[in-house]
Amino acid sequence: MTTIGVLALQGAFREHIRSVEASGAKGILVKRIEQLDEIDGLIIPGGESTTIRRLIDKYNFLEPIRQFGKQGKPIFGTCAGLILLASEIDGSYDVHLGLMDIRVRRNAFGRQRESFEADLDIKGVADQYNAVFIRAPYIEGVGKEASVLATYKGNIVAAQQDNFLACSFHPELTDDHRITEHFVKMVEEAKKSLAS
Ligand SMILES: NC(=O)CC[C@H](N)C(=O)O
Repeated sequence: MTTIGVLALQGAFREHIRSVEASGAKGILVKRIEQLDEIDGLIIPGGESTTIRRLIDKYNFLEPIRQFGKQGKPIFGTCAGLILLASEIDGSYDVHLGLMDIRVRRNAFGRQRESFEADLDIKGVADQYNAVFIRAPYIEGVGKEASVLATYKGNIVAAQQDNFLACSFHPELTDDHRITEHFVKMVEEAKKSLAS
């Protein structure tokens, strides 16, 4: 069975397990680097990116997660997780994992719009997808290897680059599991091609 780990250092990790299991894969909470060997794909959840980074350093996750991604194993970053994957944050190259060629703006929707919901069309994934945004970042631009999957009012809110998927919103907070299902498919395909 395909096993997907959810990085469980801080943030909305438990809800992702529910979404992974509703999407037909096994979900496990990842708290130690050894567990990366037991999983086929990794979700980095929403929360507070600076706090998650602090804990990533405390538990020595930075290089092991980079290697996991560089081997071709899929990683899905949601909200703070998207920030952790980015190659540029708020105009700075002082980044976290830097695995995905995306330029990110934190808390990009401003104070008036701390949290909101919007219907999105996510290219090749879902139409009329009800997305929940909480102090969300958006993607100002993507490199040529990455493709834009969804925009909201002209701002990029979901993107994919090879084995990396990222979105600004919280897919684990609704019962619409279509983007998690898309990630599960990415993981199943990567698992097959890495085994052959
Ligand atoms: N819901 C979220 O994950 C918010 C992200 C948060 N604003 C950050 O910068 O990390």
